[in-house]
Amino acid sequence: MKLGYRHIDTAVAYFNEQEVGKAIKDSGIPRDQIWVTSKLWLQDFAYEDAKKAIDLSLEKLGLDYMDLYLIHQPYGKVDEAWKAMEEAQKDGKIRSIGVSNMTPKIWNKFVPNFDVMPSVNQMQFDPYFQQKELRKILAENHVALEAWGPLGQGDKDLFNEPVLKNIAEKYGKDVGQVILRFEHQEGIIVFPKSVHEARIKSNKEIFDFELTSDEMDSIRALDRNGEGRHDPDAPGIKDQLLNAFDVHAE
Ligand SMILES: NC(=O)C1=CN([C@@H]2O[C@H](COP(=O)(O)OP(=O)(O)OC[C@H]3O[C@@H](n4cnc5c(N)ncnc54)[C@H](OP(=O)(O)O)[C@@H]3O)[C@@H](O)[C@H]2O)C=CC1
Ligand SMILES: O=C(O)C(=O)[C@@H](O)[C@H](O)C(=O)CO
Repeated sequence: MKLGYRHIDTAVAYFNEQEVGKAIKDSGIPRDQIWVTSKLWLQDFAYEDAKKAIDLSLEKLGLDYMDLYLIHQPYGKVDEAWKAMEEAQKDGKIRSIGVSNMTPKIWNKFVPNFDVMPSVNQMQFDPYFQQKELRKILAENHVALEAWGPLGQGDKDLFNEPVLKNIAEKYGKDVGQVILRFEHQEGIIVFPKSVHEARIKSNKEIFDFELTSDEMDSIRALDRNGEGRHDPDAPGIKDQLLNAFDVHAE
């Protein structure tokens, strides 16, 4: 936060809400200048469980409200979880409610039943996975796309991509900055992750150059339509995720 970041993306399944809350408090930055997102995990989607989980997230974060709260993985009792989130929003516990990992197929299964339209869908997105079909649906519904994995989670092929390297050289930038600038110009919300101070710093230095429309088109042409990326429609995915993250084991 001392390097200027104000957008925090956490989740029950990251097991770090308490530490995030402490960092926010210790930073001394006014609450209204920080954006805090957390996410409800699969085990807590039943209506009463979801209500308790929202209160527990607030308690762990040490906050009166969260800016954004998401259905982390869209399987099972999504409708019940959403109802609890709509109510928490009415009660002022959450400013905006949204979803994550909703492909067009999953979106069409659940969202038509919601009373409140999600404000965002947080999806994997990078130059190799540009979510073209999903983005049409989101645009029609005025829903923002947040990118998880905006740097392709460090994908080496992506960082060695000649198109990106040539653009980076032209502007005296690195490939990470070109990717993030591309996403920003596409209107996508990004929050890249790094544990290295130099990268944390460079990843936010993207506001002093602008890609031309030809450069934007050349990056758009890199799309591989999900190849090698996480597939939320894959059979058995719910059980895999439940096995990977047991949020009640703490
Ligand atoms: N809703 C969901 O299901 C999901 C949400 N998320 C959220 O999205 C956030 C970002 O996504 P994440 O999965 O971390 O992926 P990112 O695309 O942000 O990539 C992070 C990886 O890229 C490396 N990296 C960062 N900056 C650079 C750079 N400038 N040059 C080269 N490599 C770099 C990092 O390594 P190093 O740290 O060593 O620098 C790390 O290995 C997460 O922190 C999480 O909050 C993530 C996954 C799923
Ligand atoms: O990191 C996250 O937020 C997740 O939800 C992960 O489970 C992620 O979706 C994943 O591991 C996909 O392979």
